[in-house]
Amino acid sequence: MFNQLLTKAFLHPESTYDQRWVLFSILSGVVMVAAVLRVRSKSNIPVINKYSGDFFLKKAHTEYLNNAKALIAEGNKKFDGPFRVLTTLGSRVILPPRFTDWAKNCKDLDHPKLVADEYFARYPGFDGSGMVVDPGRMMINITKTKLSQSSQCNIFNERISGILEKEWTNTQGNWRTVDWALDAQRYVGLMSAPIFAGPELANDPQWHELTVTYTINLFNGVRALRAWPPLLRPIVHWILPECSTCRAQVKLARNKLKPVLEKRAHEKKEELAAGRNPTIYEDAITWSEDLAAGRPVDHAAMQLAFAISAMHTTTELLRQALLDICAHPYLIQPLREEAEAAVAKHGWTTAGLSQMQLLDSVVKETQRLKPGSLVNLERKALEDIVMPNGTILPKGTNIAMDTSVMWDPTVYLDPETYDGYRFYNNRHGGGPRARDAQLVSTSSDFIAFGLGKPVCPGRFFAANEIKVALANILMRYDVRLPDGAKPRVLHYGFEMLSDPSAKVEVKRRITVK
Ligand code: HEM
Repeated sequence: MFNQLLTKAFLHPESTYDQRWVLFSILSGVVMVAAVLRVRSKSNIPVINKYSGDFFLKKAHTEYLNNAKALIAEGNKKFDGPFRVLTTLGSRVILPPRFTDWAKNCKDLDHPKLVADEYFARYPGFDGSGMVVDPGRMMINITKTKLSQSSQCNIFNERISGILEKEWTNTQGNWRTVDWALDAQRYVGLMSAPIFAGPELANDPQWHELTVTYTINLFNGVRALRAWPPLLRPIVHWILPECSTCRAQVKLARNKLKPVLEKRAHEKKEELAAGRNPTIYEDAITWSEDLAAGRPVDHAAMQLAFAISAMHTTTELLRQALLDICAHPYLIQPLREEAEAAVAKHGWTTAGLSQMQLLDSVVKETQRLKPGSLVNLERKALEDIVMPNGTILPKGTNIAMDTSVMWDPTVYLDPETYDGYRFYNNRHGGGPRARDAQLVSTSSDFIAFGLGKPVCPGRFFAANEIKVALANILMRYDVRLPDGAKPRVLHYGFEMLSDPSAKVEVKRRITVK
């Protein structure tokens, strides 16, 4: 009967939008209660934010959004094992850090399956996520094999130096305030654009806007869709404005890419006809075509996959790293000298960047204290799994690892204190910590880039991009925080966000090499 009502409401031409919403609300209420009851009876893993009378999880969600860090700490203290947090993106079983190595090696815990299911990778508009988890792994393969080339460091340098000269000033003068939170986001987009989308779109403002806003829109879409019971999602996504925005962005991506693909195909035909070698483009469009070897490629989904993987994550780390440097000004001169020496010897290459070891340490220390999320290694149980302590993770359970190991005093000395030299000293200390002291190193004590099979393949690219941007800034400008400014890290659920209103003051240096 519900089905009939639903179909009628949608297909009847006289049904108004409001009527449909009323019907949906009633139906969803019923299904939501059923879903809540199901979650509660599904397993015996204790829930940390369960409150009596909180039938619609309002308090649970408020606590999650405002106090996730405290909830995790409480869960670790209260239960000697996994516990469940009810989040606005569904329920997550949080595993304490001592299970990290076990989770890394457990074959029945799967990352792509979680992304596909929980982030709606199969829905139209969410095509970017769909491409990341595509079993063909084309996007992952391109990231692994084509990104992080030495020549790309030079592209980063040309882009960022040009932008800074134009936007932050190329002449000496007084200190000026720049909107760093906004600039960092734009600069990451502009630095990556030639490598992902090629020269035709690299300076297109609409393309740029699309790639930097798609991730946020996608998450808004996920959040909006999550608020609806699973049974209704395949229908309701067509009318949710947040999902419509994602579909519109995918359409825009297709429209923007179409003339580029046509132009390149035409160009190639003409060059071959004239007996010349076709122009070789070094970007993700070409690499996708090469890898596909004649099979069709969804270029829009591919570009949006890069956007969701690379933009927000890299921006967040770059943003916070400069704020941390400004908050610890004693680092500026040694960082500058290190960068100048490395560039003088090796130019803007991977060899040059590998010489910037203090910078590497500084960025890693930022990431230790502010990883993107309080939890990581998100996985779905493909089967019923028995954990080493005997806890059963029923098939379909979504788990994530608590990242608090990164500020555990038994692992990191004086863990709450920012120490820009921490990983530099580890690297040169010769002890067991030297092995995982680099920004791109991962271990069970440092899981900001994940761990195991789905460990982030883009971390080398991100590290290069961030180091080129910071080295350029420090070589060209004096930087400081505005008087009295203390940018805060914002917590929103599991997310840890760099202060979105942060400003920095910059002044052009006398000597720029
Ligand atoms: C500071 C920047 C970045 C951070 C913090 C970051 C973080 C992560 C994390 C935590 C994961 C999940 C790993 C796991 O669950 O074990 C991941 C996966 C992934 N990242 Fe990154 N990432 C960053 C930049 C990038 C960039 C620039 C790219 C591509 C250009 C990229 C591409 C990917 C891909 C394709 C995956 C999925 C891998 C798979 O499923 O096998 N990431 N990243």
